[in-house]
Amino acid sequence: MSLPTRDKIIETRAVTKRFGGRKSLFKPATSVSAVNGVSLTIKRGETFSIVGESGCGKSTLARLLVRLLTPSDGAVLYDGNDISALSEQEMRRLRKDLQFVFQDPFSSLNPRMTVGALIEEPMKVHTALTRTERRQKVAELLNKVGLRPAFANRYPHEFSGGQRQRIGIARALASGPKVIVGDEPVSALDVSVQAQVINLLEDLKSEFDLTLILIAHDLAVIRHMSDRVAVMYLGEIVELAPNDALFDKPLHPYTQALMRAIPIASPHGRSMKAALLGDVPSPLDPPSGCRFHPRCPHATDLCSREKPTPANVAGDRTVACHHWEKIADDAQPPVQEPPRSPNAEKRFALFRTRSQQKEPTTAARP
Ligand SMILES: Nc1ncnc2c1ncn2[C@@H]1O[C@H](COP(=O)(O)OP(=O)(O)OP(=O)(O)O)[C@@H](O)[C@H]1O
Repeated sequence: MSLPTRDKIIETRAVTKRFGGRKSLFKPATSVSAVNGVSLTIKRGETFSIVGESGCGKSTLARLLVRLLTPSDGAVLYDGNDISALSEQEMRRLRKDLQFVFQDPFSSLNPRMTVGALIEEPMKVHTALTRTERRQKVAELLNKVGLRPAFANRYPHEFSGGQRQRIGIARALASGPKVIVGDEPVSALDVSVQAQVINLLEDLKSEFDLTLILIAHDLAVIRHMSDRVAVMYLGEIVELAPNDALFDKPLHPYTQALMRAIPIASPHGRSMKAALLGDVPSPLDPPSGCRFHPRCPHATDLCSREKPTPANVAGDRTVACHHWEKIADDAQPPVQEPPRSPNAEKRFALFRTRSQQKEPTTAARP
């Protein structure tokens, strides 16, 4: 996709991240390509989501996009400048623009710091605000995320999960970012609280002109929030499309299977398994050709031999499959709606209709 530079906020060029690789006396050198040659563009002001089964590289890609990880190969451009090779010191200037909201609001906040100090910290690093101005801003931000300014004097353990996630969001906003990455920002929260945090993120996105990069395993959340969606499989993007197009007519066989995905309960409350035989192969030894071919119902010899190059389907849509045209024309009914668990149904009904409601401010204490 060729966009004027001003419309692109982040761009990756064949970005790859390998982990491991150290040889020891007892084992040969092994390395995992968690992200393998991904090229994409994120548009200023959009909500860009990344989906895929556990271990497919979503978090690694998201971390590469905001330079929490350094690529092994390829480049990441922010505002047209290559940030992949910048030193930590050079990155410090840009860090205020690129913020991250973590999945687990219970472990991502330092329990020894007050909420006020937690939110003030990025301002100390990234702004020239005076102490009084910083305190004032903390109060404003708490207000923006639906918490009482008086909470600044309390500690994280005094708050519920949803409230802690609001504190994490206020902290991410404190440096005045342009991009916020939410890595499963609601999956550790109670179902009844998820919609409130999602609606909050959406409201803040438009108020602060943010670009949002979202990782979520819940397709209902993805469908509700995203402008465009990238579908990942074993470190590669197999389909990238505008939200409606993807959900109305998934073209890649993996996307189709994902739409029939089964949510899996895990200690982290996140995960899903595509409606396919077998598990995702080990990234230590990925299949030849198309990485999806061993699980693909449409695979041919060609698929095991040759890696498909992403084809530009229509406008803003790419799909990396040798047979996508045939598959698209197949008589199979398109998957119109992602299946939703009863909980997801309940939560979906809460989106927007409750956006003005705030979580009870009673924290964890009576
Ligand atoms: N620091 C690391 N060291 C070694 N391997 C890693 C590291 N981080 C990720 N990996 C491996 O890279 C692959 C992709 O991991 P990643 O966490 O990006 O996937 P994911 O799609 O976000 O998974 P999940 O949804 O379970 O979080 C996995 O095989 C994982 O084991």
